[in-house]
Amino acid sequence: MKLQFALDRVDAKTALQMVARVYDVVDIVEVGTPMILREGMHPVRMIKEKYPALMVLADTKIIDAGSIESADAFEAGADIVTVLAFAQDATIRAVVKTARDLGKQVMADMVCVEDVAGRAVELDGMDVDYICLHTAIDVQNTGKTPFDELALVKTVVKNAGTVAAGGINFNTISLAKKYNPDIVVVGTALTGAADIRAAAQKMIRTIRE
Ligand SMILES: O=C(CO)[C@H](O)[C@H](O)COP(=O)(O)O
Repeated sequence: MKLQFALDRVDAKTALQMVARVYDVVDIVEVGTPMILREGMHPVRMIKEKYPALMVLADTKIIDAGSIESADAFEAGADIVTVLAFAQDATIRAVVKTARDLGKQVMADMVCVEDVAGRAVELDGMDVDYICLHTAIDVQNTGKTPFDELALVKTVVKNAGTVAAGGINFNTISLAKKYNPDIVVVGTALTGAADIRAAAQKMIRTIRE
């Protein structure tokens, strides 16, 4: 299981300082949607230029203009982009084609999808690399976690990898271990830690021990 470190709530300068502390601990750094909306692709470009060997995910949450928006993120240095799973199939296919042409990857974000199993099968058939079960920030206070949906999706997908995201912290990381997605995404539990490096190392130990 890989650890994806999500940077949502900080500016690009702080993000770069945080990445400097953990680039050799985490597997993937995510430039989150709020940061992209504030600062565009600048943080993606900065992180990739400084750490070319580090996997960078741009959480673009594409809903339309699949080839244009994914190409922009890939050109800035993203290795993986996200597309919303409920986007039209034409958009999903355009993002996947752009990724294939450039040797990059696509993660479909299942936030707000109701027929989780059915859409996961369709996305698998459209050749996305990862399907992300995601509890939105705005509903994390209800106690919802992505793990039940993750367990369901794991029973129906054949090729795509699986990802769990949304409010995962030191109390719930053991569930990630139990349900074993290919990637677990952690943001606030790390960015809010007094010592980010020690927290990321503890998280890695927990998922790999
Ligand atoms: O995609 C996101 C929000 O849309 C976040 O990156 C994801 O929820 C992980 O962050 P956190 O652990 O803080 O919830």
